[in-house]
Amino acid sequence: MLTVTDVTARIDDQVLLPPASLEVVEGECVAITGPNGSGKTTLLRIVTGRLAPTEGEALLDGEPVDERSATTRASIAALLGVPAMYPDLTIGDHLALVHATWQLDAADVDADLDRFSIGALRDRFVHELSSGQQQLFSLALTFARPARLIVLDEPEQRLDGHRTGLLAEAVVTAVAEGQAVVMACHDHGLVERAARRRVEL
Ligand SMILES: Nc1ncnc2c1ncn2[C@@H]1O[C@H](COP(=O)(O)OP(=O)(O)OP(=O)(O)O)[C@@H](O)[C@H]1O
Repeated sequence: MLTVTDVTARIDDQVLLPPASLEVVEGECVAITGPNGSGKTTLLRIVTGRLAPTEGEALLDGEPVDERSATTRASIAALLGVPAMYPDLTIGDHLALVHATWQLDAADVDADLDRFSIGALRDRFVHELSSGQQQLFSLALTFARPARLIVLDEPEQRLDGHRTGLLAEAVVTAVAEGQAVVMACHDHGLVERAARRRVEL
């Protein structure tokens, strides 16, 4: 599905990402690990087509990834940084918007929130959530939409042990249903539990 070959990223003389390669197929989770500043986010930006590699190539089903391509956007659900949110929509409204966009059953909004244990917060605005609850909401938005490949940048950030377990369950379920997951991760427990392979930068 995803084939990344010898990609690099540079700005002038600054190396953001030394050569990296990655292969991911349906039904597996690959963890990207490495110290702060090693290039994990940069690699994920290339994988999602948000950043063109300086060298090398990132292909999805043989075609270059490109965030402006409808095919890339339909195939990849990504959580990189904080997604754009609307101050006057509740978190349930946000999920309803995602469901309308992808023509999903609106009745499943509760299930999407419950998966990350935030169903009781459905009528809150985003600014009424704690930072960990905002992360759970961002994860709920990402997992709600259909995708063949889910890309997550440090999805465990700001989560306690129990909620990290919910995240691991969501990844394991996605993989069991045939989706592919690539996640940059500093949590060894999450990597052990959810990833089949690890690529160290
Ligand atoms: N816009 C930029 N201009 C110059 N250098 C950048 C830019 N963005 C990132 N970098 C550098 O590129 C390198 C890789 O950054 P990146 O965010 O990909 O690392 P990371 O592995 O995700 O780190 P962390 O674990 O801290 O999130 C770092 O040395 C960073 O300082």
